[in-house]
Amino acid sequence: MAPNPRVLKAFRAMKAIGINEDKVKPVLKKLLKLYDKNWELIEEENYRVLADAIFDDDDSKVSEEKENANGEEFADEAEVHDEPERPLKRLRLRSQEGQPSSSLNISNSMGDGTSLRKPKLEDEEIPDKNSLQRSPDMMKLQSGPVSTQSHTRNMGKQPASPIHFGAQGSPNPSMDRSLPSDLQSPQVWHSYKGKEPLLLQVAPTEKRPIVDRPCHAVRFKDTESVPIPKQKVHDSHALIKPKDEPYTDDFPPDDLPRYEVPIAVIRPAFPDSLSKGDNSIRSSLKGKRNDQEPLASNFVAEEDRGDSIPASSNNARTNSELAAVLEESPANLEIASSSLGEVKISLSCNSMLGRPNFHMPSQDELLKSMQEKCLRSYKIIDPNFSVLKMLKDMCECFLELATDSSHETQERLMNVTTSVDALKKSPVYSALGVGGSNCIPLNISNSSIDIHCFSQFGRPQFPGQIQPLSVDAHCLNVSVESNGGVELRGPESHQLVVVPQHQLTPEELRLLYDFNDITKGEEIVEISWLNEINNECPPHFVYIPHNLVYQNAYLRFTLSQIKVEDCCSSCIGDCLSSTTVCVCARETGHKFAYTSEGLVREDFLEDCIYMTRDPQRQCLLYCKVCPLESAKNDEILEPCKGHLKRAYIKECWSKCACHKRCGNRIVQRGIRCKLQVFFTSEGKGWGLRTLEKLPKGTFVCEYVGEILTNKELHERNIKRRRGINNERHTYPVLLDAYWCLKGALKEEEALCLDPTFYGNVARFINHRCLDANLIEIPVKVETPDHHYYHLAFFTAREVNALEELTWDYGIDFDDNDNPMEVFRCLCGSKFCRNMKRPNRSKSSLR
Ligand SMILES: C[S@@+](CC[C@H](N)C(=O)[O-])C[C@H]1O[C@@H](n2cnc3c(N)ncnc32)[C@H](O)[C@@H]1O
Repeated sequence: MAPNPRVLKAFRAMKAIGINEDKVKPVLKKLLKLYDKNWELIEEENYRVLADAIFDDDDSKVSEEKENANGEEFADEAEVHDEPERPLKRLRLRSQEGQPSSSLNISNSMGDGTSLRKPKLEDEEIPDKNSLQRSPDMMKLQSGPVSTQSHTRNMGKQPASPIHFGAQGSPNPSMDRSLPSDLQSPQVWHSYKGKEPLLLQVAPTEKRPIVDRPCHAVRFKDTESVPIPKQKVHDSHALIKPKDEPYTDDFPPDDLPRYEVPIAVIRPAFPDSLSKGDNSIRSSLKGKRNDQEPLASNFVAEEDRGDSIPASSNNARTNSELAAVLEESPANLEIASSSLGEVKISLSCNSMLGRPNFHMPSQDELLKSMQEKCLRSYKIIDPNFSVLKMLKDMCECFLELATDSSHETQERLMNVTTSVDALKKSPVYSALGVGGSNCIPLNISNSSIDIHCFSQFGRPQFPGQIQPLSVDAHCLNVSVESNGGVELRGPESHQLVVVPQHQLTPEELRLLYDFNDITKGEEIVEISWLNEINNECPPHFVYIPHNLVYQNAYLRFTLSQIKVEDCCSSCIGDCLSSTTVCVCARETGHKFAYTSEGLVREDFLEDCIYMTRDPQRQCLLYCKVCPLESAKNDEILEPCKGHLKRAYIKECWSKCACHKRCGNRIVQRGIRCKLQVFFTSEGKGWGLRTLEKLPKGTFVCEYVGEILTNKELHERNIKRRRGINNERHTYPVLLDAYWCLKGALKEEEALCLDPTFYGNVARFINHRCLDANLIEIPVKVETPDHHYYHLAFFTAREVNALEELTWDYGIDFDDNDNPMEVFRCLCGSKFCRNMKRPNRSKSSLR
């Protein structure tokens, strides 16, 4: 008899995914019997049911073997394996197969001595070696569009849970389709238990990498047997513990994962079919849950409050919960907890897939490396920082959110509808930039705004009763109390920023938003700000990474002006490694000012330091008509008081033929060190510090501001004096290194820099008399013109991490005619020029 073409087709389909006929045959037979020869069910979605059943068969055999090996005590259960197993159990196991090497599973018992009780395991769910060795094709088979389909219906709504469920995808419209129509009644559901078609699709044409799926290779087990909310069956990510599988108290052998499958899964919503249309299924499923329904379900129900079954909040926290933050590839984050306080964080990262050199690092290795990374890259400055603690904090935070605040959360949620509109009308809304889809303001009344995200692993600390409510992967944690007080935490969770207890202005809010990077992305590095002293925010200014002309200043940057002898037009690559010294080093004694490590050469640096600090070696040059004096507009023109002659650096630039990364281009490449703007404790206001150790001669930053003529600055200063006098001023600098050379300067050629309104981080560098750790060196980049140059700060000595960076403003504290505001110096230096004159008139000091 000719073979049934449907059978042949089934064989072919299975062969295409690496399953041979021998395996297919018996399973197909069973299925045909079970489905009463309803081929359509078997053929649906490219024989997915068949493929699943084959996997099940494999699993059962392995379990059977194991059980047989375990002796007779499991004999009764062995019969169970004759039945095709529940697809969901398979799914769970497969998730493990695909991901063991690429997922980090960390329980709350993270070796910190305060370990939580170990969850117990189901022996029969421990993944076996065979199941971990499926063919790549089989693994791909499991990688249908599951992760992109699930549970994201609520994206348009605010999630009720503090965890962001699902970062992408759409509602699963195939949900109904994925169930045979007769399976959609609760009764039939049970008769078909184990046959619920998975949402995974056997689609050889769409072989997404297996890690597209979130990892569920986690098992939580409570001491009690906890039934699983059946509605989760419909979620492609759902991992459901079969209700009749008993727990044991056995711990897994050391070489096996401690957790295998969560006993419950929180999902943000039912699929459409369940949440809206088909309440019968939902009700019946709900009915299958016992009173110990996990809180997870409550979240679900709360979100769908309007149109579906109300949640039962009783007993809400008696069971385990799993919240999954299923982010876009490449990483999926899952967080689970049990009523016993066990919390599990699981991060699946697919970026290592396909790397031939992949190996499993040890946990110690991983934590150490991560710790170093945090300290180095994330500017975490707490020496006691530990990754374990960070993760533990995250677990605690999760528990807190999921327990204490849940009711409050729901209540707040109810207020959102009315208050969001109010917020949208407020300038604060736009100032915060929360209008985008990422940030969800959740409670706005009496100037109270909660914005929260879980992008950081720190434990957010919120003042008063404020609890974080919504999730956004990109926003900062900003929590504004109804009294206007704000606490704000970023990725460095220990970095508490205390902000004013008054109604925040849009500027302040904007600053809060930028606390992680005061440069707003203008620099290559991020520069955070931190106030651990009081409620003050940094002053408002516009961050600019390069000087900008205000109005009348005259800068000549023409290419024709740069003569051949002023640039190295015949150099190649890195001038520093060339055997001949190029013309750009001419002005520094035919030696480059920089070393190959990018530091200022020691002898050159020393010269600069001495020229600035040592009065004996200082060389003052005097103008015939001093622009500084002229700008004073006094009746009688005072003679020039002298300008310091300084050494300067000439960097290679665009007209040079060398490489952009030539070692003689340091300042023009911008800030590279890890800096932080912080509020000083000595009363100097804001200051700048380094977060890392800086060797002597390191370029820190340039003094950037508006380029003004001297006259313009003078006019500004007059206005400033008329204004509020008790505010801290920035300290404009004169670009006067070469004034002497040409005698009288034209007004537009005498330049200075004012960083008050437009500037960079250098505007926060405080003054220190004489022994400051920074030295300013004029650096010529674009122009050989002597009137304009960059004022660059280099370390005058090795500077330790967290040390404040200071420079000597060169203030003469006795000069009452000083065009700049004089302040009472609090530099603390033993050489303080202000300290030596305690009798100085108070009126001249601020
Ligand atoms: C360039 S700004 C530095 C940043 C400033 N601390 C702030 O909070 O914005 C200069 C101002 O800082 C303050 N300042 C700088 N160095 C100081 C010192 N050694 N003692 C006291 N105040 C100082 C003075 O108010 C000065 O006008």
